[in-house]
Amino acid sequence: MTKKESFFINRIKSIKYAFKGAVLLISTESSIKIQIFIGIIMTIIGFIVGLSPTEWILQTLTIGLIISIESINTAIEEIANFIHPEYHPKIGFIKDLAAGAVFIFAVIAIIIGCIIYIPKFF
Ligand SMILES: Nc1ncnc2c1ncn2[C@@H]1O[C@H](COP(=O)(O)OP(=O)(O)OP(=O)(O)O)[C@@H](O)[C@H]1O
Repeated sequence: MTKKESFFINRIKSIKYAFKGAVLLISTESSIKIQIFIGIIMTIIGFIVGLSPTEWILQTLTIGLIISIESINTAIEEIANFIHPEYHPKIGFIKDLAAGAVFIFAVIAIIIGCIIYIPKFF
């Protein structure tokens, strides 16, 4: 196999593993299921109120980022549980930091939602 061929095969394998990860997240993680459900509801509301292209971009980006950050948080929790299943203040600190990252973007998402939707309803 040439170097170029193995590069492409490795890239295809990476996409396959990433897809498997996305399926695992959606099928096993309740927090991800909730985020996806909220994303679908917001998309339906977006069609009802008639978002502009810019508003669609912002909303889609926000939904995607929330799900991605939540997924990374889940991965960090899994690593923490694997390397130290017992109680440890440092593990608690690491998990709190990861949860904090989700919280920060959740607040931003609510602000973006208010900026988009408040003028449409009031
Ligand atoms: N092994 C541990 N040692 C110390 N504190 C922990 C430990 N596991 C969890 N905690 C504390 O409990 C909090 C919740 O942890 P947990 O792993 O249950 O996350 P969660 O947000 O409930 O998970 P999920 O996203 O799956 O609902 C952590 O943020 C941390 O403060």
